[in-house]
Amino acid sequence: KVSDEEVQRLLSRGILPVQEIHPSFAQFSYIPRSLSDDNTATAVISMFEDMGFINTYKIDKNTLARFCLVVKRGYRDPPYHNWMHAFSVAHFCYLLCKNLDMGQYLEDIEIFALFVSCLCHDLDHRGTNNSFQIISKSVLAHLYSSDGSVLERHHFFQAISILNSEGCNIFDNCSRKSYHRILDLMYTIILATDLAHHLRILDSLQKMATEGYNPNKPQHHELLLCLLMSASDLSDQTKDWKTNHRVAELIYKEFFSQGDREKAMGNTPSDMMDREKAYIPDLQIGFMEHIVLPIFQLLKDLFPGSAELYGSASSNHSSWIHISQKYRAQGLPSKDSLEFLE
Ligand SMILES: Cc1nc2ccc(C(=O)NCC(C)C)cc2n2c(-c3cc(OC(C)(C)C)ccc3Cl)nnc12
Ligand SMILES: [Mg+2]
Ligand SMILES: [Zn+2]
Repeated sequence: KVSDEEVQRLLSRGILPVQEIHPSFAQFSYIPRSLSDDNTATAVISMFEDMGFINTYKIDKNTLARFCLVVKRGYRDPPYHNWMHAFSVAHFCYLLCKNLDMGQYLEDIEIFALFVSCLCHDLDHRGTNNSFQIISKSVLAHLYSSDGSVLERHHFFQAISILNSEGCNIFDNCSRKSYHRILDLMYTIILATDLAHHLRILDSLQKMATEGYNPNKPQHHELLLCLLMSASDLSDQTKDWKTNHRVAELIYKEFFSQGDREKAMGNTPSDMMDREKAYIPDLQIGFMEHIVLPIFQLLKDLFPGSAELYGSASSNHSSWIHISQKYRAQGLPSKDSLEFLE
């Protein structure tokens, strides 16, 4: 899949300091999606180096380069759930580690597992969600539907199969104990990217934020890792309006394609997946109010230094409200205005 030449080419320039990738690469305002695709593998290696993981876990450079290229190739090319999404999620995890004193909350091995999980968390995504796997009776549903979180289980097992392939196991020089700890953490973290899981732990997250984080509680470590993973998965929401708006277009392009396929199968898609029924501004307002803002509020409660992230998400929320009103004021086609009366 990935040739030795590609691996050598990736390593030929040596490991670039992050500032050479972009002067503000380590700032929350930096947009990872602005990096060109052929510089992303280099940037991943620079992040591994900058976080000290190459030294701490004795990662062989050739193995790391091959792992990064194989993971990158492990993503398909749907509008949203592609490599650029995974790269931007991993970059946000890097920002959290660089800008918030994560070491006071988590062990280094947990942060390492979180970063690797971000890179792998949507591996081989098909651009359709869990319920589509079930109704379409996909191979993945056949494999995993009895346990739920069908896609997230698949993403995890894809990561394992990459680690088990020739010259890709970046954990090769870890002790057996660390190796098992990292894989357990990756399982927990990747399964946490199922929105249903996030909604199940929301009360526990609120409780932890209210009573205050206790680094002596293993449960608090696990809850925090899930929160940081979800926040990273939603990091586009904390960037500038242009990014936020463009990402919404990508997500709904993916959702509407699924809706089209559901209609073709004789099923009725949810409104959010139905290009005839969806009113994107209101869907985004609802998603931000119910999912995004609470997550970045929790992050702000636990890490006061992350307040600007809530601020950005909140201003994007306001922009969607402004857009929604503007379109309404211009008079929507009849069906939407009826919706307006609801
Ligand atoms: C811009 C944006 N709009 C979205 C609109 C709707 C939904 C959706 O699934 N609604 C289903 C109903 C039942 C609530 C997700 C959206 N979404 C996500 C996302 C978040 C996820 O879950 C975590 C990461 C745990 C929060 C998991 C998967 C995805 Cl695609 N990422 N960006 C977006
Ligand atoms: Mg996912
Ligand atoms: Zn994702």
